[in-house]
Amino acid sequence: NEPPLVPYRYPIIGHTYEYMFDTEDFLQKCREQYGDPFSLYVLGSVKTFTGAETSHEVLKNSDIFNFGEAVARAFPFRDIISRFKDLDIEYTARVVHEHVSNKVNTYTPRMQKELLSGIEQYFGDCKEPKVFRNIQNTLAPLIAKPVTNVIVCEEAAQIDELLNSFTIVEREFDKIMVIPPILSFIHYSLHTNLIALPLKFGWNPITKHRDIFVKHCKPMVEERLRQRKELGEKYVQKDDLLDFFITDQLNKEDIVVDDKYMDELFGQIIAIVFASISTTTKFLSFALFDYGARPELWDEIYEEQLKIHNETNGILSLEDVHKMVKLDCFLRESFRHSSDIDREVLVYIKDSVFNDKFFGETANEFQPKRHIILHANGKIVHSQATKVDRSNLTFGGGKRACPGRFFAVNEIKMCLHKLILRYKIRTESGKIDPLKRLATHSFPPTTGLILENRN
Ligand code: HEM
Repeated sequence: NEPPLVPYRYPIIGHTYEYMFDTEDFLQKCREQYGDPFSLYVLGSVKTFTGAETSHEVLKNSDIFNFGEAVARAFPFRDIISRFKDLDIEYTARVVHEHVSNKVNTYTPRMQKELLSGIEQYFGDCKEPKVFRNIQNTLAPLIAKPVTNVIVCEEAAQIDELLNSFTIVEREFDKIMVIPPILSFIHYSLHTNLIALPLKFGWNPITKHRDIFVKHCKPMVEERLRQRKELGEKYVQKDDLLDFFITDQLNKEDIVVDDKYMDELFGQIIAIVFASISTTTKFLSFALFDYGARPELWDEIYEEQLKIHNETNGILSLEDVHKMVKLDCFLRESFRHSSDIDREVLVYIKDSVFNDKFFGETANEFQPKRHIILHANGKIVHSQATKVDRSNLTFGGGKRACPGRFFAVNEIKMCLHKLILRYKIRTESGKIDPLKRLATHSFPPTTGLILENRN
């Protein structure tokens, strides 16, 4: 019952070359000739690719096809974090689901305040058209502000050194990833063990970020514990993850704010930083490029934002964000167009999100309106950007689907809303700039994006 293995010419190398350097066309050809699923021999092992027909089976059975395990096979993520805390991803997912995404309503005013101050700080007035050549770098600290406000606390989001640390910490991984995966031709674990070797000797690429975290957050933890002691029963738990983690720990045992405790707190919070900041930044960058290159969408989307802005006097609630239906459809379409080609397990994502079966003949076009559905009884509904289904794999699927997606989409929409209201946004080239591909992964273009004040 094995899926067909696409024939290859050179032993050991197998399909590695075509897969790495001609990914998109090569996978499409294999899919057309060998159906769904098919297998390739890449970097020394047979990898199966599931398409539109079979991917949901993989996502549904997340116990067998575990995303975390797949990441761990390619990258010593757990070794890096476990120096501080043994990561329990199911616990982290539950915390994000219950104490971040489920409380977006409470967080929305704070997130909005942070976004507005970030837009002022990182984009400024733009009275004259201003070109941003690496939009991802500009957006990363802007996105980090509301995230830090929620996953640490409001005070932490005002500290530039901490924000900067959360913004760049993931880049430390580049130091490990420079080693080419040659040993994987023998066995994947040889490569993973090689790149994890320095960690075994005590080196850790994120130690200096732990020191920054402790420097700023230790006094905050101590102050919160002091307030609890002083107020006793009258202490009202604050709405942020710092207070949640403190309460959770106090329910088990007393807290001594020593190195061990601060290490554990850092490990817990940095895991959420890794899951949240670069992902959200990347997809907001894609959305801005998608918007800036399509003048035919500008008026409709701007008018929706202006109407909501006028109705709310500029102070958004979660309900107002839900009213941004055109923006939401635009975002869902942007997610579709910016999706990776596959991901380790290996779901051939593009086969699903561009499939005629779901999107008809216009599958390759950028059409936000496709997500608005008119039912026979006249009712109009729209497929939300947060909805995971067979045609939207941006947030994975099944019971391990991204628990932070409600928070992320809320943040992206509010940010787009504020940016579109304040600036005219267009690509410098005046065209649709192709997104960058590195093997099967997609990244926003690094070409220019022009912002110009509307007044
Ligand atoms: C646009 C932004 C984001 C994207 C595209 C994204 C995407 C993903 C994907 C593809 C997965 C794997 C799902 C699966 O296995 O099927 C995932 C897991 C996860 N994400 Fe997100 N994510 C985003 C934002 C966030 C944010 C803001 C948070 C936290 C505040 C977060 C927290 C997590 C956690 C904790 C997991 C692990 C879930 C588990 O293994 O059960 N993500 N995310």
